[in-house]
Amino acid sequence: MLKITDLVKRYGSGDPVLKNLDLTIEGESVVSIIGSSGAGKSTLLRCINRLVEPSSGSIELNGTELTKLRGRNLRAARRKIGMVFQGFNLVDRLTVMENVQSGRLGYISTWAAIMRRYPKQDIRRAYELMERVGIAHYANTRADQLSGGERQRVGVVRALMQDPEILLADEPTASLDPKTSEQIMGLLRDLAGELKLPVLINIHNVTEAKEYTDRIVGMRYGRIIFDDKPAQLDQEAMDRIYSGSPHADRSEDLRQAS
Ligand SMILES: Nc1ncnc2c1ncn2[C@@H]1O[C@H](COP(=O)(O)OP(=O)(O)OP(=O)(O)O)[C@@H](O)[C@H]1O
Repeated sequence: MLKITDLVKRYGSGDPVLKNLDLTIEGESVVSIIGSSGAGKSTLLRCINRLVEPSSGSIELNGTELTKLRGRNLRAARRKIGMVFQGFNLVDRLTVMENVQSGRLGYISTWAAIMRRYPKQDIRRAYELMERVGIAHYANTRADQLSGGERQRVGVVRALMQDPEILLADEPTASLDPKTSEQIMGLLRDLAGELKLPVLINIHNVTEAKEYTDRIVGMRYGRIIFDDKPAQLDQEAMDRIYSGSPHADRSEDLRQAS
C-alpha cells in the first residue's frame, strides 16, 4: 500500500507546487493522475521515488517511510519502486537483454553486471517477462533497432525485473502513436492484475485514463480536487480540473489563510 499524507513540495522559496496532498493506493489498482500542465503530477511521482525531495509530509510504501531514508536504505527502497518513462530511458547501444537486466542492478554484484554474468534465475525471469510482453525474440537486438512501442515494452520489463512493490509511469504513452499507446495502457492494466501490483500513471490522455485505469485522481495547481472512478469524471469535474489559473488558486489560499 502507498500512503501519502500531508505532502508538501516547494521548489526554492516559491509557492508550494504540492499543497498538503493525501493519497492512498491499495492492492493492484491502476490509478491515473490527470491535470493541466504544471498541476504537479510529475513532481508527485518524483517525490515518491525521491528523485525530488519532499519539503514535508509522509510517503509510506508497505510500511516503510520513504521520506526519511538515506544512503543504502534509500537505494534499497528505490528498487521496490519500478519506473516507466515517457522517453523509455533505454541505453541504445545495449541489447534488449542488457537493458532489461539493468533492472537487477543493485541486486547483483557490480562485477557480475560489468561482465554480463547474470544469474540464471534473472535470465529465466527476463525471458518470462519478455515473452509475456511479446519481445523475447528481440533479446539480443540492440535497443535502438526497436519501434517506440517495443522500446516501451523493454522499459516495462526492466521496471518489473526490479521486483517492484509499485509501478510508477510518467506519461508512458506520450511518445507513441494512438494504437500503440492503447496497447501499452492495456498491458500496464493487465500486468497490474497479474502481478498484483499497484500502478500509478501520470497521463494527459483522459480518454485512455478512463478506459484503462480503475481510478482517476485529478490535480489542479498542487491539490487533488477529484478522486473517483472513471465513470464519475463528467464534464463538470473536467471543467474543475482543467479550468482556473495558479493566480486564482493563490487568491483562494490567501482568503482561506486570512
Ligand atoms: N526543478 C524544478 N524547479 C523549479 N520549479 C519546478 C521544477 N520542476 C517543476 N517545477 C514547477 O513545479 C510546478 C509543477 O510542475 P510538474 O512538472 O510537476 O507539473 P505537471 O503537472 O507534471 O506538468 P506537465 O503535465 O506539463 O508535465 C510547475 O509550476 C513547474 O514549473
